[in-house]
Amino acid sequence: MDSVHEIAITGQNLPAKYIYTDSINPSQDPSIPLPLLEIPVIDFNRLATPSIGTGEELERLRSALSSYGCVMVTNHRVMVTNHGVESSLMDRVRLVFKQFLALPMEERLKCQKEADGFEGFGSDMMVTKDVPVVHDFSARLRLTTWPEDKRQMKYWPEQPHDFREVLDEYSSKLLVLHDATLGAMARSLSLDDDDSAFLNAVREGGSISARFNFYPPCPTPDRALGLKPHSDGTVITYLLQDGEVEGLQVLKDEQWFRVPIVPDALVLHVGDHLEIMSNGEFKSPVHRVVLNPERQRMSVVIASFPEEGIQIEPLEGLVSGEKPRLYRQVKYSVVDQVGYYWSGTRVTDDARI
Ligand SMILES: O=C(O)CCC(=O)C(=O)O
Ligand SMILES: [Fe+2]
Repeated sequence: MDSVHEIAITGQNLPAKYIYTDSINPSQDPSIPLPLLEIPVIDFNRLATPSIGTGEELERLRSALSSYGCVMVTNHRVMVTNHGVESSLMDRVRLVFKQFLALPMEERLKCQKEADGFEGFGSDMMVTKDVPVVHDFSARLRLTTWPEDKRQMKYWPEQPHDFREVLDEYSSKLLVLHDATLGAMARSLSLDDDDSAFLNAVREGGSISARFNFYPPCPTPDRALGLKPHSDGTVITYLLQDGEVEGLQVLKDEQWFRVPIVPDALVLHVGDHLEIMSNGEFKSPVHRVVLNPERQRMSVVIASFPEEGIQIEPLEGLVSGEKPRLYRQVKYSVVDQVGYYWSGTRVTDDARI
């Protein structure tokens, strides 16, 4: 049984496990809305087409990822380079998830996650069962999309009838964009001779998965969170936001900022493992999701992960006399990542020299 969804449907009071005893914005006046983040926009066409000023756009990318850790990739620019993720496809992705959420409980339960598993629909696995932590008021449908032979089709919804087809199309478009982005990121750090420096970490034994996040309306939004503050334990994360309901916030210079809704843009986050591989040149942003008292919200994430058990460390080309190595080698492990999340810590802190 998915308890978050049940609570939302029956409208019962929020159980104590979701409630923060202090307001989630203790140092801020809740009547004053947080400022909007002026998130840098990257022209993907320029990044991918050397003849039209790649250098300048690469520098914009580098500088945005080192100060913000996130950028927006706008749709129409992406389309020009045939990495096309059309707005109509983004709308279909949002729609099939909304339709999935509206299905009768028995139908949704067909994709239910097992208690100690990763894939499927439900609340995330907890590793530290004995430690009292506040739970997230959200549920997720998590599905591996790449490599295709790792897909666990039993968790892929059969309803709505086009769910699988839409996710297949969206994830293959995002795979192209993902690879192109990692190549551009390597070039922006002058790793010219090896465009695939970052990509290798994912392509050799790594994986890509989709997370469909669902946040029900919450009667006490100042006492609960959709997702607690975290940085992503990924290589990179692409986020398709709800087209109407805001909720994502990013921490910058110790202040929370709201991420604006730009319906046809994707938000790209640097993941912790990319921060380590880039020797801290790119920063993995801390973010959280706040809830809305009246409206539900959803988001769809496509994220890439290193191979289980692989050692992650700064790329050789990024360590020098002027730029000493900032992180030791760390072994990538899914279970460790879940542990970091629940304990509110980060692999980057553990790895820091
Ligand atoms: O829902 C969102 O906007 C953010 C989701 C997120 O941070 C995540 O899935 O890691
Ligand atoms: Fe995240």
